[in-house]
Amino acid sequence: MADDLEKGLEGVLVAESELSFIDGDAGRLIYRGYSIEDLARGASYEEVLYLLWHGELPTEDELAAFTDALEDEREVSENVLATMERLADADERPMAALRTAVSMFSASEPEDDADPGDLEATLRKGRRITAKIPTALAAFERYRLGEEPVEPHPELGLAANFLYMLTGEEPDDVAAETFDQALILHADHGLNASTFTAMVIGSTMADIYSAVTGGVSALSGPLHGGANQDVMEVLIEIDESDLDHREWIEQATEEGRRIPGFGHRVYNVKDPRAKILQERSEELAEEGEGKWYDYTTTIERYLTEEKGLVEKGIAPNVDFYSGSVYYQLGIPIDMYTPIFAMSRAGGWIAHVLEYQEDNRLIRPRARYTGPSDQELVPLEKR
Ligand SMILES: CC(=O)SCCNC(=O)CCNC(=O)[C@H](O)C(C)(C)COP(=O)(O)OP(=O)(O)OC[C@H]1O[C@@H](n2cnc3c(N)ncnc32)[C@H](O)[C@@H]1OP(=O)(O)O
Ligand SMILES: O=C([O-])CC(=O)C(=O)O
Repeated sequence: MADDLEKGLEGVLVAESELSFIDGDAGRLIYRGYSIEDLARGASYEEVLYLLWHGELPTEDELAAFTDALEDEREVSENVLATMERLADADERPMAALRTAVSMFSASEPEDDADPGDLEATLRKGRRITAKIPTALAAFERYRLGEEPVEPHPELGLAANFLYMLTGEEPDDVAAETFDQALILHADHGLNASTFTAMVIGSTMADIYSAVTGGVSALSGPLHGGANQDVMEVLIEIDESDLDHREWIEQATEEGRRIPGFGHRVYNVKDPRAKILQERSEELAEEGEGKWYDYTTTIERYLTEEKGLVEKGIAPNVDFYSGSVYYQLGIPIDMYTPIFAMSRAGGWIAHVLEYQEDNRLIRPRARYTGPSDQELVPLEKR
């Protein structure tokens, strides 16, 4: 048994997967062989979900049936709505509300009795979770605003329907397409921390609700999905600062601040998803406020070209440009990480299913560094 310690499991191979591949030196990402650029420009989030879950892109008929099945599962129970309302009243964070909602969805699961090894049933459960997440999240936001939830729109796809349920207004084409693209870009990414969390839970043959709840929990941290919210908070800090954005980043670097949205365990160059989101951010800036795009590009240029971070393998990751895209779409800042989860649920479910097809309990070990041969002193004598 090898005794090498790989802190953070860096580079440790633990599974085989056909789902996504990352070339961290070339800045390339594929889902089942399709480049992320082609998928973002030529497919919808529903097509990508189908690809991840069923192994190939759907035909028109398959997509229509799949979309209908997702639409049929959008409603959430009265209990979930009541809980969203109570959590909104209690000023809970949306990511925590989502964690609670996913866990609660199982209470109305019609196939609750299915055998854990029945992967077809797991896939249907996963579809229900994916369809319901936007509804629960949007309801939470409506309650926070003191408004009633908006019923799902039967004519709109998952991305546009989420924006509709959030605001009560049908999004324009630019907003709907940009948001759909953002969902595609976030759907899967190898064995990132939240996917691995979901897989570990799935490897015990626990149900998919538990696995997705665990995925949401792992994604929430600032080293992972939580960074997209942190990036926008940094941009707002710059905006409110007396310094101009160039001076701000110089000072932040001198103070040794770690800038969110930079650095990645796998990429040594700019994340290909960040490039696509940067393009979207630039387009939105041309129509609206240009300053957010200016701030991000100034930070990127300063850190990469002047501070040479790229030479150290530290470049913008997916979270660096998503924040300013969502901000320009009018989405509340603390919804950014839940939106990431809304998309990544598709990847978590795909990985759990793939792993369970040839399941083996995930159980690594730690090198014990504690004392040995301790003598137990009775409580009253300690
Ligand atoms: C969707 C996602 O999860 S993408 C990642 C989202 N998270 C962020 O953007 C948060 C900011 N980034 C980070 O904290 C890290 O880059 C992580 C957590 C993403 C990757 O972490 P790891 O692979 O463990 O790298 P680690 O934290 O050990 O950093 C390696 C080196 O890069 C430096 N580094 C990493 N990220 C940054 C950053 N954002 N700014 C400045 N320096 C950085 C570290 O200081 C360290 O330098 P050193 O070797 O001189 O000490
Ligand atoms: O792959 C990772 O470690 C983090 C990431 O970019 C993602 O999950 O999308």
